[in-house]
Amino acid sequence: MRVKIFPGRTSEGEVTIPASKSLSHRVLISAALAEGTSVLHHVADNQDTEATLRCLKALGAGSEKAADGLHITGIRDWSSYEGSVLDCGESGSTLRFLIPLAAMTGKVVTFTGHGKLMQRPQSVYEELFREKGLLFEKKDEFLRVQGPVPGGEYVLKGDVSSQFITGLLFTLPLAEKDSVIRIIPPYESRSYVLLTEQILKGSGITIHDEGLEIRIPGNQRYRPSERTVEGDDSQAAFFEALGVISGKPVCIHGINLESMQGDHAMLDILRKMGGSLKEMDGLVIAEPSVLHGTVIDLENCPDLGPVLFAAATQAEGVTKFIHAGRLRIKESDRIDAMEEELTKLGAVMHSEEDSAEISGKTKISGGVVLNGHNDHRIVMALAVLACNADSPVTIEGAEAVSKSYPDFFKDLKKAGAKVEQL
Ligand SMILES: O=C(O)C1=C[C@@H](OP(=O)(O)O)[C@@H](O)[C@H](O)C1
Ligand SMILES: C=C(OP(=O)(O)O)C(=O)O
Repeated sequence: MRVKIFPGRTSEGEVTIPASKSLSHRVLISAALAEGTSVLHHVADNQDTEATLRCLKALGAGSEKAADGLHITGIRDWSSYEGSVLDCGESGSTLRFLIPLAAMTGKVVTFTGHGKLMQRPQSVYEELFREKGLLFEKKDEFLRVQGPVPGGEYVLKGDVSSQFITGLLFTLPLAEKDSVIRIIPPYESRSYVLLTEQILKGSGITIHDEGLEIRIPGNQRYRPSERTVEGDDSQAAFFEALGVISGKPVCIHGINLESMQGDHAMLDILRKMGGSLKEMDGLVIAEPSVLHGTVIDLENCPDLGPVLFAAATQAEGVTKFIHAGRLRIKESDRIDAMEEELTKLGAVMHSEEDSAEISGKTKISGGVVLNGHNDHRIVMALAVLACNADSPVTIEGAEAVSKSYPDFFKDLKKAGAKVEQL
């Protein structure tokens, strides 16, 4: 799909952000592990959460859409898994959260995926599985594992992906023995581990988190629960940036102002750049602002990288991004992808392995065709910036938004942008 974004927003806009993808994965998984039926409200509906639900069903969880919410019945008998391949789509979270859990079946489990998923690093699990004498076979197209994953000590690197820690946190409470996870610093994306622990606590699971050491008592049971998923701060970030850089305010509904999501930091990062973001009664109003460069640490909010790169082109002076290396191992190399596309728009960006610098303020030159790099966050970040261009901008591969935000372009129109689907 190609979309054309026309310059200037026609009106002030108002959007309601979708449910958090990260929290939706987590509530679906903890419901599938519970003994009984959980009722979930406002679960994100996108390709990634669909992948998680599909895999949980293949492992034996029940799912039924009812008038009062999504009913998830926990897996009763792990050994009833009949060996069907678990297709994780392009979702790193689905794959990394479910590898140790699916191993609980005790049977050989085969995972597959699409896009770049099967090329994204799994070395952390590979080492842990080999150390424990468990099968871990990684090929270009699929991955095979066999458990069960025992309780005990797990020592792992903290700067590849926090998703390995989350996967172990879901699994180890079910092991017979107590466990300890020791994280080798630098420890990045800890915000996501805390989010996992928040959901585990709501399922009656006890975890003792002492930073680089996490203790997990064994033999625990997940409790079914009724939950409502809060709004997605990673998606709100696109509209927060839009309101601040593109001349007319945007009212954003659905943000939990007390959220623990790492990407809630977008509000303070934009404020640090001079942005005006007002909070009132569950509503955030992002107002046109004069931005200036600063240092932005992506350690706990890697998914904000692309949209902040876009916003930084509209800030006076230099914006420096640090702890950005993990952006290279997402759906695309998000640093290279943004550097390539922002350069087409006339912006100035330079990067190193773990950092990037953008010099602004740049007048955005339209009339170009941009590549979405099969990455939802690249497409959405470019679409936001394209609203500031001096002539229309076309984005190819815009369908990538379905990974996390199928209604993104509808909402961008609600925010006052002029968008045409070609
Ligand atoms: O746990 C999660 O929900 C996520 C963790 C982060 O990944 P890393 O831990 O690999 O940085 C983030 O980039 C991803 O989009 C979602
Ligand atoms: C990187 C992302 O997700 P995942 O790692 O789950 O594929 C993302 O949503 O930006």
